[in-house]
Amino acid sequence: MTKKYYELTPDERLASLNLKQETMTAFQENRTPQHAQIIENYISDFRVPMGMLHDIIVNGQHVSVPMAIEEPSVIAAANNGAKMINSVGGVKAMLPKRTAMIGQMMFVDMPITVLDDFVLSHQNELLAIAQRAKPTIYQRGGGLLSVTTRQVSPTEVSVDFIIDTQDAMGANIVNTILEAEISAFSKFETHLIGVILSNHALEQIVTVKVNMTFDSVGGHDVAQKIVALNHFAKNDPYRATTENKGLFNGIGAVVLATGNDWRAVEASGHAYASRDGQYRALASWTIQEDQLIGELSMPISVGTVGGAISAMPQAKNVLNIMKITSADELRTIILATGLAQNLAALKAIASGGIQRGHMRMQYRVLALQVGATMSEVPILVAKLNQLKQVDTTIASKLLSEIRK
Ligand SMILES: CC(C)(COP(=O)([O-])OP(=O)([O-])OC[C@H]1O[C@@H](n2cnc3c(N)ncnc32)[C@H](O)[C@@H]1OP(=O)([O-])[O-])[C@@H](O)C(=O)NCCC(=O)NCCSC(=O)C[C@@](C)(O)CC(=O)[O-]
Ligand SMILES: NC(=O)C1=CN([C@@H]2O[C@H](COP(=O)(O)OP(=O)(O)OC[C@H]3O[C@@H](n4cnc5c(N)ncnc54)[C@H](O)[C@@H]3O)[C@@H](O)[C@H]2O)C=CC1
Repeated sequence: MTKKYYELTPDERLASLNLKQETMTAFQENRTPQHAQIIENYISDFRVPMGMLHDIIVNGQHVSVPMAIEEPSVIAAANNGAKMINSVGGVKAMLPKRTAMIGQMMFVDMPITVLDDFVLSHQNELLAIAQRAKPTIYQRGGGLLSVTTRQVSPTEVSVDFIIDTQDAMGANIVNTILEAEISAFSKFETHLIGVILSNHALEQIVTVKVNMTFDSVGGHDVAQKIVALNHFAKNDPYRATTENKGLFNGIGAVVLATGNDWRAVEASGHAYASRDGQYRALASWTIQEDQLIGELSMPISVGTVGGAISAMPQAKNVLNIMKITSADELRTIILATGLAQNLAALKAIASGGIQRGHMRMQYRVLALQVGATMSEVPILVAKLNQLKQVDTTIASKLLSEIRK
């Protein structure tokens, strides 16, 4: 009997693609046995470069932060932003008393009052069901904290379950509890359309704050321009999208390096950026007296255990480098990296433009694009650095000259 595609081995899947032997070998050499167990139809790993934000001070602690990203200049910028931030003592990070995830039970064509009464009168039963569904999370100090109702539209109501998932990101924990809770709502069965966690993680909002001196960012004029740029991004969704993309350069790179779900973090961040109905900058830069104050608040849904984190050897190594002891600590470091990234980008735009620094870092990629070998890359980059105008034609021509 022929095997289904998902029953094939990674080599059998590759063989079915009629690849050149060298391509086949490249895929085969890029495998991690554990990774074949994490996703479906595995063929190989896709590697992303990882570099270091070598020092950022968060709540007085020096942290080294691995970042996984494909874009040149991001890690240089994170280090640049952190250098400025460290010069004034680093960021102060603040967490809610208890971070938690939200799970939704979604009802249609039912008055909220009926669900309200039901939830209020069945609190003990709902708590007991959660405890039976996921006893291990209770043993670790987490579990269902509260259940509330929320009118979504005239005909739709969400029953929200607030669940402390401790050091796990918690999507599976929440979904397991929610699915168990359905039994308690059986008399409303025909109105219940589904249960699922929400990535609008309003119970996981972290804040980082820094008080910069004007000198630390290159003077009063630069500080004023940073504030003006950020103000523009608070009002203009076009600019806000770009400024937030810059933040996510840093945030996404740490989330990825730690084996966390970057789609969840991005979705919650962008939803939070639109919380008053317009998409705005997530960070805020203001001048107060003789200081430039930077502040960034957003939900960070990550874990240090669970999901694929414990199964991915690299993610575990990254968490060890960071000496992370809890998901809350990881949240603060991710957000601090985002603020450093944002500061570096705004400073570059405010003082001479992004291309100067960004393109200098891009030259290494350009050298590879035009076919430079590893030993030719630094020679070609040094020559490109001396030019005002650079493109692939110029880089190719210079490479030919080097080879003469
Ligand atoms: C590129 C720099 C850092 C140059 O910065 P610079 O001031 O021209 O160079 P520098 O040599 O004076 O370096 C300053 C510091 O940057 C770091 N640094 C410097 N070079 C390196 C390197 N090779 N490797 C690692 N770190 C590096 C390092 O910390 C260094 O301090 P030092 O250690 O020398 O005392 C600066 O121009 C910068 O921060 N630019 C911002 C670049 C950026 O944001 N890139 C992301 C891509 S653009 C984007 O996607 C988003 C954006 C920008 O559109 C968002 C928005 O619009 O808001
Ligand atoms: N919409 C979304 O964001 C969705 C995301 N996911 C995925 O769910 C995964 C994350 O789910 P989780 O529930 O976090 O993982 P998980 O299903 O692996 O659960 C975490 C496990 O770790 C154990 N654990 C050990 N030490 C712990 C500690 N200190 N604190 C808390 N738990 C501890 C818990 O008992 C639990 O069994 C990710 O892979 C994510 O991509 C899944 C469905 C939807």
